[in-house]
Amino acid sequence: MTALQLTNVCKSFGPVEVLKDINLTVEDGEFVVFVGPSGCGKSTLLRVISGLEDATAGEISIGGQTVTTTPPAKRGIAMVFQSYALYPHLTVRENMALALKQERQPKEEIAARVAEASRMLSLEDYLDRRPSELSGGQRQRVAIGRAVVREPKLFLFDEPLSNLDAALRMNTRLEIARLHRQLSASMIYVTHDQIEAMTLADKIVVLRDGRIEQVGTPMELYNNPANRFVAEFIGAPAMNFVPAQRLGGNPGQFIGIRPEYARISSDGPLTGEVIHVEKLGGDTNILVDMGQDLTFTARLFGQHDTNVGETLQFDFDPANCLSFDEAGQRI
Ligand SMILES: Nc1ncnc2c1ncn2[C@@H]1O[C@H](COP(=O)(O)OP(=O)(O)OP(=O)(O)O)[C@@H](O)[C@H]1O
Repeated sequence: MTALQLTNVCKSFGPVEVLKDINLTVEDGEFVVFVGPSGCGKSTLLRVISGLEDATAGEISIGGQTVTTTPPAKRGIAMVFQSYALYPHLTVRENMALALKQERQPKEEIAARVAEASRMLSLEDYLDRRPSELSGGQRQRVAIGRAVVREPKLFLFDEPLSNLDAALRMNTRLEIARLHRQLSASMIYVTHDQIEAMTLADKIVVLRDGRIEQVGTPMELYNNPANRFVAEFIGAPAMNFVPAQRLGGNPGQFIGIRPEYARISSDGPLTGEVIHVEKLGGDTNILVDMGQDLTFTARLFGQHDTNVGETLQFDFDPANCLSFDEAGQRI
């Protein structure tokens, strides 16, 4: 069964079209991540799926049932927000149990589900605390627990980790991945974070200006982007786009070279002056001004004693490069 089917979904706010003809299938158990630049419609799409916003046109079905006009509480979804949205006056246990109480589930069933979710999320020691007595990471685990106890057909996550610091983000990311494996649940996840998208997703949906640009596994998008927009958006540091003419190719076309495929070479075809060096310990990013508005980024493995102002030459393996036409489409 498909977990979610969107057919020709559109959403406008007044005269402004924010989602334009969205068609998407999420299979049962799939982890799907929405990415795209700020304002492209990721959160709006999630809110339309949840029912917090009505679609202006099109059809939404969840678990095989049409829910286009069904209120959020009856869609079989559970949503986790960036802001946690916990009730401050309730304990962790009460926060997690609330939705089940409102559904009038039997007490034993509620206790069992809260116990199971708190075990999965290592929250057993905090059940009697209030949210103000928890760290940000613990609060977000409670928010996730509150979704888990409802046993939804579909989990929706709206940038759930963006309020956490780097170490907690990583821990909580691993926990979400583990939860997904344990529950085999269908999940949709909105993020700005490349690493979250690449590591969590079975399938990434790249949105741009209210439309889907490309859908694929992380490696499909990385290795085989349909166009320059996706090639530039997926991967950090971003792909370099070198005018093909500089490399003996056709005017107007571009050669896409990922920073990690560049190599320092004394007879390489690309040359320029180092304008910035980022020493990351395991890797070194070198930014090179190659003239005519081209700043080229090379990502070299290990540590390099390169200095700003040095002139460097770079080579690359043509087999690892992509070509794009003037309109940005792959050739
Ligand atoms: N309630 C609303 N009324 C009018 N316009 C809205 C409303 N909600 C969102 N928008 C507009 O819709 C567009 C998409 O917003 P949305 O929040 O979905 O983008 P996003 O991709 O999630 O952005 P971000 O990554 O910055 O969170 C934006 O231009 C936004 O200004």
